[in-house]
Amino acid sequence: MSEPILELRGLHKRFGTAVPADDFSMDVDRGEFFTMLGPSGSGKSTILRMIAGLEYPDRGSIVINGRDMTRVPPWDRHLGMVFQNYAIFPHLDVGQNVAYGLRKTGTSKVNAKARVESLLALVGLEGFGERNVAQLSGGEQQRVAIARALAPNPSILLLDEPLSALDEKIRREMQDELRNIHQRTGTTFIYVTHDQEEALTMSDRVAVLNAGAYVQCDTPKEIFRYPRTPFVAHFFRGCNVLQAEYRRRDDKVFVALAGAEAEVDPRGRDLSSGCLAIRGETVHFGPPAATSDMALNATIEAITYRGLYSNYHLKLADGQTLEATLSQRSPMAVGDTVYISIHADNLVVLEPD
Ligand SMILES: Nc1ncnc2c1ncn2[C@@H]1O[C@H](COP(=O)(O)OP(=O)(O)OP(=O)(O)O)[C@@H](O)[C@H]1O
Repeated sequence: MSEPILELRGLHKRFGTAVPADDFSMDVDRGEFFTMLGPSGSGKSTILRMIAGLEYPDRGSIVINGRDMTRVPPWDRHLGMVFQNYAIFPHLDVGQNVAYGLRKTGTSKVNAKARVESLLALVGLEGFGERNVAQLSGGEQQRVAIARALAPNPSILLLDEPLSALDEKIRREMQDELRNIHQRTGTTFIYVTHDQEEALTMSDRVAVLNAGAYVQCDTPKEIFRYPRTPFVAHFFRGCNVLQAEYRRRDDKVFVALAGAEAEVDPRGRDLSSGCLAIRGETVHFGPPAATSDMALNATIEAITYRGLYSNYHLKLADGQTLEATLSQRSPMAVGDTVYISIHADNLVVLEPD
């Protein structure tokens, strides 16, 4: 296996009472699209800024490409950075903005012109070189910022919520575009966001941060399907966190919920939280397909229409609420008692936060 391109070891940073990095360690592999996901104040930006050299840690080390960079100034780290506010120069045209990124690379004028053109093509702005940046839309301005940051061929591109100022439709297009740019350049991307969908759509791996530490670091599929703690589960829309009871019998683990019981795969997790995660779309209305499924009775308390699907707020026999999603039309109505089942693999054991 190749050595990681970035190694963070025991990073600690304090600002008064805020501790945005608390003994934070993490490796990022070469060529990876790595995302730090967390709520506001969880420390994502500070950790990114420490990688960039815009802040120094109080303790700990930052190794990039096998070299200790902890105290190296930003301009000697060979990293690119893209921020939420586009940070492009209004007095320069598009081409000049991108060429600005080449100024310290010793690129000849002829080569610079060709490089600028290929970067503009890479970000989908072919032929935009002489445009005034003030005439560009927010999404186009951000493409210019990305092209400029990639111009000197940085070993890592750091992106701090670069899409959050854009409207929903453009943001989605840019998510695909960024993933594309990442694949075509092979550059390592480290991305910061508080948007779960953005993290899941683009990343190879996602680290979920809480209070200066990461709670889980996994592939998008793994983290979405098997959140490790209630904090991570709550972060992903549509995931229910329920109080349950775990029982061990003959080397097996069973979960009891609202009078029902099913065997679960504990995935090596600590059972002491007594919390169970169930994603809304994994709730099946009707009898169980297998004897190992969990089967429950519930009452429909409310139905919320959401266009592509509806949310069913179900009250279980123990008084807890389970929110299920259903994409097809159904004759079920508020007040009905329904029989539901959940496949054992969709009963996810949560560790304590
Ligand atoms: N320069 C600073 N001076 C004082 N406190 C700071 C400074 N930078 C960050 N903090 C504090 O550190 C904590 C973490 O901030 P940080 O911006 O890293 O979090 P974040 O997860 O990126 O949040 P957001 O998504 O809101 O940017 C916050 O409580 C913040 O107020």
